[in-house]
Amino acid sequence: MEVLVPFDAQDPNSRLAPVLTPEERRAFAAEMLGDVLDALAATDADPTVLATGPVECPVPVAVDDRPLTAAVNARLDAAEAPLAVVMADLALATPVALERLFGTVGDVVLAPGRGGGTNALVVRHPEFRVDYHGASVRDHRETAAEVGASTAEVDSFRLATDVDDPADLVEVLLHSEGRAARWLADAGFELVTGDGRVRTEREG
Ligand SMILES: Nc1nc2c(ncn2[C@@H]2O[C@H](COP(=O)(O)OP(=O)(O)OP(=O)(O)O)[C@@H](O)[C@H]2O)c(=O)[nH]1
Ligand SMILES: C[C@H](OP(=O)(O)O)C(=O)O
Repeated sequence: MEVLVPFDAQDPNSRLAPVLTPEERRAFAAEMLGDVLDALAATDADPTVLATGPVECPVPVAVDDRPLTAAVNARLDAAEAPLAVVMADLALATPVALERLFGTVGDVVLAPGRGGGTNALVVRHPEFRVDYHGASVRDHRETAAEVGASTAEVDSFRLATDVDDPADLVEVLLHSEGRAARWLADAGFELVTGDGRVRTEREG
């Protein structure tokens, strides 16, 4: 399956600004992209990184500096169905979780993100277009209904966990041994347990 992996190469993960410098955010985002591409490489997917600027990676890169929704919809306009979109901040993605997404029957298959986003989807209907940000999973359900597309949803912790806020770094350190997790450990992030939720602290 053809898979687009959108990637903000310029100013990724701005919500991590409280804990990472701009340069660190770019480096960490590149490691998460590496985790997603590693997982995709172990599936039948044919990935293209859809980036806002040049990126060094082992798969083809399409550069489009339009905002996320416009850039993805331009590819949907041009593509033959099916086309999947898998976000580059899914540091916990595994081949098994992705194969389950790709193998789920439906004109539009949604992998909701915690907090309302659409972390991954498969589009098999010619009229469906994306509209990211806000509660996009709700918007995508509605759009699918409007164009008469059947929908299915994939209930997956690994695909639902995107890395947006500093608290999400806990999930990466707890549930991954991949590139992003190693980058965080090398940068001095560690898990702190005690009363209340597990959190991270950075040494130094
Ligand atoms: N091609 C492209 N990808 C984008 C763009 N904005 C975000 N992305 C990517 O889309 C995915 C989901 O984006 P968000 O969750 O909004 O992440 P983000 O923009 O990096 O993070 P914030 O700045 O904290 O909102 C990530 O893989 C981003 O790298 C864009 O304008 N163009
Ligand atoms: C792009 C956006 O991601 P979020 O900001 O919800 O992580 C969405 O999935 O609509």
